[in-house]
Amino acid sequence: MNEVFRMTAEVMASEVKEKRDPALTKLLTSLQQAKELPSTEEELGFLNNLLQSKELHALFNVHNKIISNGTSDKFYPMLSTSMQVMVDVLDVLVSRIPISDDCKELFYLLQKPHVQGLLCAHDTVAQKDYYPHLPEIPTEADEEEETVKIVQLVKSNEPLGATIKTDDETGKIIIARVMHGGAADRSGLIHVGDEVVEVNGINVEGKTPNDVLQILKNSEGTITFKLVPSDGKSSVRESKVRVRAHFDYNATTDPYIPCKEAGLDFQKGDILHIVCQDDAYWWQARKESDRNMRAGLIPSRALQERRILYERNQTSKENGNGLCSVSALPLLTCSNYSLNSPSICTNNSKTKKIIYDTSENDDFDREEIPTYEEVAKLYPRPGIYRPIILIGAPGVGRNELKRRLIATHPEKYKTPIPYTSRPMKPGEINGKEYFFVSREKMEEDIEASKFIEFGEYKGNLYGTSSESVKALVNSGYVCILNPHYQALKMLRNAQLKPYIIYVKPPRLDVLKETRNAASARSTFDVHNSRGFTEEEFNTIMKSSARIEFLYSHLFDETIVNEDLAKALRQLVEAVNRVETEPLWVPASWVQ
Ligand SMILES: Nc1ncnc2c1ncn2[C@@H]1O[C@H](COP(=O)(O)OP(=O)(O)OP(=O)(O)O)[C@@H](O)[C@H]1O
Repeated sequence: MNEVFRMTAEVMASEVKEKRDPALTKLLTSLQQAKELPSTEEELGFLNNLLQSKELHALFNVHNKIISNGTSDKFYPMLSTSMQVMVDVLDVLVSRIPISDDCKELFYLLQKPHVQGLLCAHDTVAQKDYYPHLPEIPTEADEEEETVKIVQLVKSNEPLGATIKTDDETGKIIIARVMHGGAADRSGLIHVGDEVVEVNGINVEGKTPNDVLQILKNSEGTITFKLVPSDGKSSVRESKVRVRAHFDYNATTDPYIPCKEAGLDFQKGDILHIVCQDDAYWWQARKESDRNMRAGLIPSRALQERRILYERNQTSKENGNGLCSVSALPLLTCSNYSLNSPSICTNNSKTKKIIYDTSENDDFDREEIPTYEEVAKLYPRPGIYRPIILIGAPGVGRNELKRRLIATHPEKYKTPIPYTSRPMKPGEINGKEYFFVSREKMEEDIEASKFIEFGEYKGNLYGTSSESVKALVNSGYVCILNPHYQALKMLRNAQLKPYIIYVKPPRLDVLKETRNAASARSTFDVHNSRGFTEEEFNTIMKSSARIEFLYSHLFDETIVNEDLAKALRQLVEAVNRVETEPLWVPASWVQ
């Protein structure tokens, strides 16, 4: 029985020992040493019992818990005057330097600039001294004025995010616009239409916006505005409109922008989030990819259209031309594409080249004024793949890329079977290499716009019908097309939702070098039996420049066909992206 008690006591003792606070253990050890001191047995026994008592242990545990909880999330400064403490310590130390090396070391340590800097920073944070000190807001009311508001902002590197102008009717300075996400907008205190009465105590009556800007430029620290609130102020809700820019914009070189600093530069192809379209001429926008929350000014669609028309008129006047200057466009001298006198190009594949009348269609294209296109994200749809359109100058290598892409997954990538009016040859199967139809039927269908492209070769018609493209898409294939660029407009529709890849030639010298090195066959040669001539290389470059000029706003991506393997890799990546990622398309395709 005694043995059982002894074991239980030992277990309890070990449990207590385990949980014991290290400070208490230390005290108990010191108590052992204190036995040697002249003290009464009774006092030592009392202390020993107290230090071993469960109650004291529990109290210590509670204390420790509170301490650890209190300090785990936040650290509080012990004091906020460590600089003063340091000065006091130095005072004490100075007399002890000769008698203690430690004191000497500490004395020199505390005088080091980085130690003092650290203590100073500590005190600044402890005293929360990092907020700007705003002067008292003047309370005396001006009896002649109606309601005024005093707005104080701290000047920093960030622009204010508001513009001012002289009101046409009253001649007063008013807030013209408040940029979304800018400092003024975030303050919630400055609104469009507010009248600026004073800036930093300076009355702005009779002053021009430029004078006011000068006052702002010259002021340091805080800026105090006295404003008369506008009647119809409201916080404008942010619009959700996204657009793809079809032109480059640089605010610094724009002579019309009301405030250059507020401008947002962008490049053709950038996706812009239009946050405010209230102003007829100047929209507020952010770049979709830019995390900077402040919006900038961009020309509205109406303004940009006017500007382009103006520029076109100027150019045509200079050239002594009519409305639109053809000579402003890079000219295509290739005569390959004319319905009247077709000169057909053949190549390794059996598909015949399609013929277009470039001059006719280009006139139509010039009417378009590319500014912004509203876009939305199209999410991949399982089992339905967007057709891939390879667009580019004849001879640049679209056929080669298409062929190689299809070869990577022939069961997945397909190209539509063309139609022809030529008679079927022995051994041919209708629907394998061609669909064979009568010339009358084909002409009828061409008339009814059922063909995305068509042409004539040796008295027979050839063409690709939009139905065959749709059939491939609906059967779950990735349809790969390399139509003539004039078919783009017809193909780029909400029903097909194609992804358009522009195949661009490399620099002329590289084009020649790569094609000659690969013994490339000229697609301008009827028999496809020789290489490209100098003139044909030049034609590829000129056609490419023209296609870019007319259609680049329709391209989703550009692949430079320099090194074939690299271009194919890029093409495969693009096709995979189209299958798996949400991508921007014209908004009307998604609605
Ligand atoms: N990156 C390249 N390097 C070397 N040769 C190339 C490259 N790309 C294509 N070629 C070769 O150039 C020739 C023309 O290419 P392809 O037939 O694909 O042109 P295309 O753009 O389809 O022209 P067209 O529309 O007139 O048929 C072919 O012999 C092809 O193998």
